[in-house]
Amino acid sequence: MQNMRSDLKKVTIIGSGAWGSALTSLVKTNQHHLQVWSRQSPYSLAEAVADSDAIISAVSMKGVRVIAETLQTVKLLPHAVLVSATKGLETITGQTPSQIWQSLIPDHPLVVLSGPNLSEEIMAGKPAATVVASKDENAAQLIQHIFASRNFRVYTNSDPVGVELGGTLKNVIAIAVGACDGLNLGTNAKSALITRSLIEIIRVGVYFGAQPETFWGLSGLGDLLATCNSNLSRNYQVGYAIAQGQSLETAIANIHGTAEGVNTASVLVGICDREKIYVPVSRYVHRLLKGEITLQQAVEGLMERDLKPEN
Ligand SMILES: NC(=O)C1=CN([C@@H]2O[C@H](COP(=O)(O)OP(=O)(O)OC[C@H]3O[C@@H](n4cnc5c(N)ncnc54)[C@H](O)[C@@H]3O)[C@@H](O)[C@H]2O)C=CC1
Ligand SMILES: O=C(CO)COP(=O)(O)O
Repeated sequence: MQNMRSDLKKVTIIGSGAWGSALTSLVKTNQHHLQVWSRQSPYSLAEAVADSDAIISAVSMKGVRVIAETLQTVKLLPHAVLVSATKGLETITGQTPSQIWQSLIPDHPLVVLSGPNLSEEIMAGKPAATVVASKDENAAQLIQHIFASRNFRVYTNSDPVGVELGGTLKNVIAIAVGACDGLNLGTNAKSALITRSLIEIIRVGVYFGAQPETFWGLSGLGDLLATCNSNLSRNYQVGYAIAQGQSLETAIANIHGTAEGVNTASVLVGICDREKIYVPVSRYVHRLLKGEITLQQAVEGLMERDLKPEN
């Protein structure tokens, strides 16, 4: 992948957890001028983003609004592009990270970065692909070139909400699939669970205004497959641990980093109750996590629903 020296940009990455660190290593590969900011940094966020061409937020969902509100008060370069790499839904508002960024900082182009990107594999230099989505094509192309390298193939897309929701909603499904594997229910069950879950992800996506076809791509089906097939996924690990008899609290305490699917399940079910969107798998995950039902009851409940056409 050619990366002309005149294209070198000043990039700031906010967040130095698992994903922020992996994104940092990708930006370093291309030798851009890089600044990383986390709450432990000895300098302010304002200093970290001064003169930045691209500001990439890789904080967990609970940090998104506070970071966006801080950046709202900071002077950014007029052309600075904001990139959201978070996969979650806000508890109170039900908003996606990009909706929060857009509402608080509307004057800057916004790009969503999402795809099948398990951070440990990226840190190990293994090949991967991702999607950068924006309503602003130039902004998406800028971010594409900042990240693209021999081991990281980056596609542009014009459906940011669809790309973002693929990454967000699959976290809930990964908990279900982790539990399915933890119970050793077999490949038929797992395939049915993943496939039917994609249909429910699309139903939610359409409500948010996403294009259904986006969910067949890397950020939808791609990320669903990656997360549901890897014990590197923290969400999968939570489901697997519950199937092994651990409490949710113990499962969360034992994983490294954030399993966004736990909170996403609760926010999602709230939205789907209000909007009457049928999401049986996510709903059973939510009830399981709340302790309302056992895993065995969740399996039975999913299998014993009324018979219906596939589509
Ligand atoms: N780890 C992975 O493989 C991937 C993770 N993601 C997404 O990226 C996001 C972050 O995930 P990880 O880095 O894995 O989690 P993590 O738990 O390792 O790191 C979270 C980061 O967010 C920061 N943070 C949280 N609240 C904050 C606040 N109020 N102010 C400032 N910083 C705050 C933490 O300090 C930490 O740096 C999640 O939404 C996750 O779904 C997306 C793709 C891959
Ligand atoms: O989003 C991810 C891979 O694309 C990471 O998944 P987990 O958050 O479940 O580890």
